[in-house]
Amino acid sequence: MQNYEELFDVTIIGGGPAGLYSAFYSGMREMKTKIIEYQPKLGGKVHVYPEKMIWDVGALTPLTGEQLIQQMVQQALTFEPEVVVNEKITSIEKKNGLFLLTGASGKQHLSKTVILAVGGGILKPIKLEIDGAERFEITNLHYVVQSLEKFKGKDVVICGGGNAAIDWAVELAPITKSLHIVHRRGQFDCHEAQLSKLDQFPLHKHLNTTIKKFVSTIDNTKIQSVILTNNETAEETSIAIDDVIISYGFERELTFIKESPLNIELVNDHFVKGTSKSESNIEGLFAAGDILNFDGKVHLILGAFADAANAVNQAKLYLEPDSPAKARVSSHNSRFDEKNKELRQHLFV
Ligand SMILES: Cc1cc2nc3c(=O)[nH]c(=O)nc-3n(C[C@H](O)[C@H](O)[C@H](O)COP(=O)(O)OP(=O)(O)OC[C@H]3O[C@@H](n4cnc5c(N)ncnc54)[C@H](O)[C@@H]3O)c2cc1C
Repeated sequence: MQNYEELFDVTIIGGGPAGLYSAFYSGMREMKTKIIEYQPKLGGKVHVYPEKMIWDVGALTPLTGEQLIQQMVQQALTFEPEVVVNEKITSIEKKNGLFLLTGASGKQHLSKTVILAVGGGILKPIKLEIDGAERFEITNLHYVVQSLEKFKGKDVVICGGGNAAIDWAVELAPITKSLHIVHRRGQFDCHEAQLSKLDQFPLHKHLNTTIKKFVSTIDNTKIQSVILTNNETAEETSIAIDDVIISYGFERELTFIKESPLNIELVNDHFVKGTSKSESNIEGLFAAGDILNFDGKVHLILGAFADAANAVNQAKLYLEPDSPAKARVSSHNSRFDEKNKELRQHLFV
């Protein structure tokens, strides 16, 4: 069955920070652009922390994850790229010099170049291994913190000791009635600055400890208390709670890259081995953001933006070897002339 869609200059797989900035920059370089995202919404991993304050994106004063998503999406849509959501790319191959991407929907996407901006791949939270725990996921067992408000004045337990768990603990400590952090190891594995912040709050740390079981309410719909076991002493503690947050990290699914007939070179079976210009080992295939590894890589949103600009510039050179190696700065870019006129009209009335 032939169901190719039209041919694009650049197809970006992944609609997180790297993919969104690639879409904007690709428009600036006048390339016909498509962005494909597995989730129903653009924004990528930032949807995991919509209420977290983000301080370290250049020129942006602290803003929430949700605000950052809105601004990134607005910028990405500037040059009206084709946006496909709810589409999981399941294979990538090359035919007659063009990339052929196949989605789980059965649709095929044809492109002259591709930018892999898939972060860690499709994210699935690592779940708690307690029989029957999934029934509480619709009430008071959570794998992401979508809204801090929900936990205001509550007795809350967070399980996990990595950056995400401690970031959430720092945000929740000032607003919860009581906060317990349960971690199976003897120390937390997170940025020191966050740990110092945590120490300012009167919370309960349970190190070398795991959740043994849940005690449910009589109607069996909610967790009423958690039973903790100290892994060294086997001592058990029961804590009455309103909510349990599990932050054990995420499993990543990168099958379409790992199993591609293109033999995409990886590092640690996890990252695309690339260059500081965002090139992969395959001509015409570039990478940006968390998926890309090279010496000097900055694993932050700001690093994803720089990778994206490099990936787009290399894609442009691949398609048009005589084109300038870089985009002109936006103030000199004719694509903005009309838009600037409109903006100035609003500014100076
Ligand atoms: C809790 C937490 C807090 C953080 N705080 C900060 C911070 O304060 N500052 C900072 O700079 N960074 C922070 N980060 C890191 C930051 O979120 C990432 O570096 C950034 O999101 C990477 O962007 P990306 O576009 O490379 O990947 P992602 O944001 O992971 O986006 C990748 C997208 O690709 C999609 N995708 C994957 N596979 C497929 C497929 N097969 N088909 C279609 N789509 C696919 C995914 O659904 C996803 O939407 C934080 C991360 C976490 C988890």
